[in-house]
Amino acid sequence: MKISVVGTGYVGLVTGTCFAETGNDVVCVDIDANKVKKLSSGQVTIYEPGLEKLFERNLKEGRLHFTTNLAEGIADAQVIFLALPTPPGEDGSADLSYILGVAEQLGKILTDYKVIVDKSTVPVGTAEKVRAVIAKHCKVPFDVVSNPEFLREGVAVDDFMKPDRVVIGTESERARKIMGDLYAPYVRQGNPVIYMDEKSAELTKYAANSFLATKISFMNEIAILCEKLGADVDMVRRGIGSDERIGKRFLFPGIGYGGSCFPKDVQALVKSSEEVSYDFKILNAVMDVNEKQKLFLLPKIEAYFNNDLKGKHFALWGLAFKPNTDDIREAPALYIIEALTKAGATVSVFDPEAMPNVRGVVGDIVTYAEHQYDSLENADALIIATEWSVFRTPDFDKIKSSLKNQVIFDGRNLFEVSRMQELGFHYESVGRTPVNL
Ligand SMILES: NC(=O)c1ccc[n+]([C@@H]2O[C@H](COP(=O)([O-])OP(=O)(O)OC[C@H]3O[C@@H](n4cnc5c(N)ncnc54)[C@H](O)[C@@H]3O)[C@@H](O)[C@H]2O)c1
Ligand SMILES: O=c1ccn([C@@H]2O[C@H](COP(=O)(O)OP(=O)(O)O[C@H]3O[C@H](CO)[C@@H](O)[C@H](O)[C@H]3O)[C@@H](O)[C@H]2O)c(=O)[nH]1
Repeated sequence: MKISVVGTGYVGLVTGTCFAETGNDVVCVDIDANKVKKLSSGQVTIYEPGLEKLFERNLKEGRLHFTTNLAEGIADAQVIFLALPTPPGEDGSADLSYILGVAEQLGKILTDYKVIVDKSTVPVGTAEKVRAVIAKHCKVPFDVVSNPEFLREGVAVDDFMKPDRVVIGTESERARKIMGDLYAPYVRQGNPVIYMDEKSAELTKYAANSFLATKISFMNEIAILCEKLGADVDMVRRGIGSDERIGKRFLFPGIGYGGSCFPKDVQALVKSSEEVSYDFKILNAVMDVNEKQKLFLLPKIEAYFNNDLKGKHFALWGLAFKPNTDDIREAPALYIIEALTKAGATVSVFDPEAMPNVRGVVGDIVTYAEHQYDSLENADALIIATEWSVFRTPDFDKIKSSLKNQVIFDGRNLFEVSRMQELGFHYESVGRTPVNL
């Protein structure tokens, strides 16, 4: 099938590449000329494990093309995916200007029937709006379908190629058949394509993200309680996770959820609720807990250093909002950097992939270490913000000899408390008994 993907970011590039992988002809359109130039010349613009191999193969086979020209990009496509940003607007609701802007352009250039697919995360009623905007100028038949994306960064290719489910929201038989054919190769593992009306599809995406965010904030509160009551959150997590009704996944406490999705999507669902005069109490609490959780380690750090961080120097491991991505949108590490530098401390950071992006945002207010161990030189303590695998079994002797004090604040519970005690570290983590030296 000939398809077009408008917006070539995390979702668009993975979507385009994975559709090409099953034999479709894909044209990706982006307004960022620099990005299009890099992609056309074979350079993958994001860090996403497994993507490069697929990208190179499909580019070479001539199934993947890039352009900045929308009319050219969609000319032959039967299906046009909109994988455009939907950032929070000033009031927290989803900003639809990117989607509706492209829809308006499409309305003026469609010359034959096409399926236009909302792949972006968009509030209930968006498909209706997109349809209305296109129809203003368009003289040919078209369908608008809601097909939310559930991939996770870091495992995006796997999530796309082997989805738990594919949600397709449409009441058009014609569009349903085309979408079903397109997704057939991806759902052969027995996972379902779930067809529904477009509003339910739109809400399914927000409900999924909000539910997962709720699980995380719930566990973060259980972790706080564990510390106050002397329980161990790892034990509680295992104890409840083995109940199939609860499930083992997404129960890891830490320094809050970040990324480009949970924070904005929970907020947008709360806004959508307000618009229909509903006060979504649980989600307000989820956001509130998460705001505080991002700086969960700060009071511990301050207390250890007698509330005086001025002149202190910290090593910070992990900047991306989670491992296996270079994405730093809403990354808890950025909040920690801000708080420490405001308090007069200096910070030396290390992340396997995200340092260029952090430099782009905070510049030289921190120093960037070439190696994880270089960041430790003369540091008063090590802080861990992201659970990259390389941090899981570090050389503790090297840590000890480089740090000024044997102190670790771990926002991702990477190490066994008993081991840290044996090794002689002052060790504070989330929801577990601290090792006090
Ligand atoms: N990142 C994820 O893991 C993820 C997963 C599922 C759903 N989503 C949703 O998918 C959507 C896209 O997210 P993303 O993370 O891929 O965003 P992104 O910012 O990485 O990519 C968006 C791309 O759109 C391009 N763009 C902007 N305006 C354009 C225009 N007028 N024409 C063509 N291209 C244009 C940008 O240059 C950019 O390359 C959002 O709604 C997001 O909530 C994201
Ligand atoms: O037990 C857990 C699991 C995750 N997190 C945090 O939650 C955030 C989000 O993690 P994850 O869901 O793995 O990453 P995303 O790539 O943001 O993916 C989410 O957001 C995407 C965009 O909407 C959806 O498509 C995915 O299904 C959804 O998992 C990160 O900060 C994690 O550190 C925890 O704190 N504890």
